[in-house]
Amino acid sequence: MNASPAMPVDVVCAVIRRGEQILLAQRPPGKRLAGLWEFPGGKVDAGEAPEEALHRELMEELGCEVEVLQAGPPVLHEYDWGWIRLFPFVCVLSPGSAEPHPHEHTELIWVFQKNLERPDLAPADVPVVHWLCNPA
Ligand SMILES: Nc1nc2c([nH]c(=O)n2[C@@H]2O[C@H](COP(=O)(O)OP(=O)(O)OP(=O)(O)O)[C@@H](O)[C@H]2O)c(=O)[nH]1
Repeated sequence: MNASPAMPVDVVCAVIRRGEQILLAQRPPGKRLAGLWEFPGGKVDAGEAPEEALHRELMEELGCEVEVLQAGPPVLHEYDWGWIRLFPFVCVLSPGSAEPHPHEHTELIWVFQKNLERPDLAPADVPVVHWLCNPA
């Protein structure tokens, strides 16, 4: 990964809402941030628009389709391996979409928004949760 804040790795993530709950996914063993919880998503490929990456990643990781309701403010975060720029999108499952299944994660859970502030969240997701809980 790139180490510069001017050249971060772009990552998209989906805040998938279902009623009052939001989907969290647990990162699998052997990966960076293993065991921590994140919003599903992944890296944006070269030449890909963030929303395109979001739909591709969600199909790969969860086998589901979403409708994007809102794009949140990007988060620039430094990990010890480099900088990422995380683009959050608030979504709902598309009508007729398959249920999300964890193809790449250890586990999926639906949590109430007030319970998103947890110590085992991926650090770059903390400002996303803050934005969700404190809309401007
Ligand atoms: N998908 C996703 N990634 C996140 C979130 N928050 C966060 O810090 N990341 C970080 O963004 C990076 C890119 O996500 P990824 O899911 O494509 O990464 P990966 O570990 O599968 O691929 P890699 O092993 O090649 O780095 C990871 O290092 C991941 O830890 C999040 O909410 N969703």
